Amino acid sequence: MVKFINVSKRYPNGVLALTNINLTIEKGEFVFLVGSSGAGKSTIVKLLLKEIDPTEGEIIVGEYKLSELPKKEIPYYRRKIGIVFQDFRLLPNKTVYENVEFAMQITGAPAKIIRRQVPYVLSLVGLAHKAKCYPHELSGGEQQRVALARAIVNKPNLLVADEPTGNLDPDTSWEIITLLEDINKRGTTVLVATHAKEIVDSMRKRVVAIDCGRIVKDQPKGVYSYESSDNQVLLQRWI
Ligand SMILES: Nc1ncnc2c1ncn2[C@@H]1O[C@H](COP(=O)(O)OP(=O)(O)OP(=O)(O)O)[C@@H](O)[C@H]1O
Repeated sequence: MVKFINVSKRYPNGVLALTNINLTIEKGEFVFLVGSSGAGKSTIVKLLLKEIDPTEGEIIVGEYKLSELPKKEIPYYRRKIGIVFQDFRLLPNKTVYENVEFAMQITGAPAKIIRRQVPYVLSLVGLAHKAKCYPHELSGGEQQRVALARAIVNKPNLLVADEPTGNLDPDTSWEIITLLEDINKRGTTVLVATHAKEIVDSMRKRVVAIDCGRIVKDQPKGVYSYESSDNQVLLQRWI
């Protein structure tokens, strides 16, 4: 589904954000991308969306080899990826329904399909009753659920979430992560860049850790950091 092959990224100001990243994410996987601030997580997300290009290496997403993707096809490519950000990025002058509807309209979906699909995804995220509200009338968690509905309405094969719980309290964060897990169980590949240590540690999904632009850990049922797994071992010995 996603392949980074020997990918390095140096920004124009000389900062080397990623060094020789090799990463394969199979169809249907749920992957946490963790690392401290400045480690390179957002750079990976931007590369995936082809907002920026690697300095070296190749990125393959589904049938797309990103280095060979013509500029005019980039918007079509991006529409095939669901994306969720920390700050929700909803259109403030459109209702919940219209925000999700708009994401379908720009793909040219027929009105009949839109009328069926928008209520369906709003019910999946538990927001059917808020369809007529505007973003400012919603809580942060509700806004993020609208963003999730919008991200999945076009049935993407890949959903990328960059710090999706960064602006949310712990309970609401859990609601969003549980929804991401549900979406994954329905077949969508999910990549979540996050600092949310407690969530990562209890989900026991694949964890790819990045530090100073390099992959330093890739565990199938991982935890946020080496320290916490060491601590768990120590704790078990202690008990
Ligand atoms: N547009 C840019 N120009 C120059 N340097 C950049 C740019 N964007 C990011 N960087 C640098 O690249 C490195 C990786 O940044 P990145 O945003 O990918 O980190 P991150 O892991 O997403 O951090 P955070 O968790 O704080 O969002 C950092 O050293 C950062 O300062």
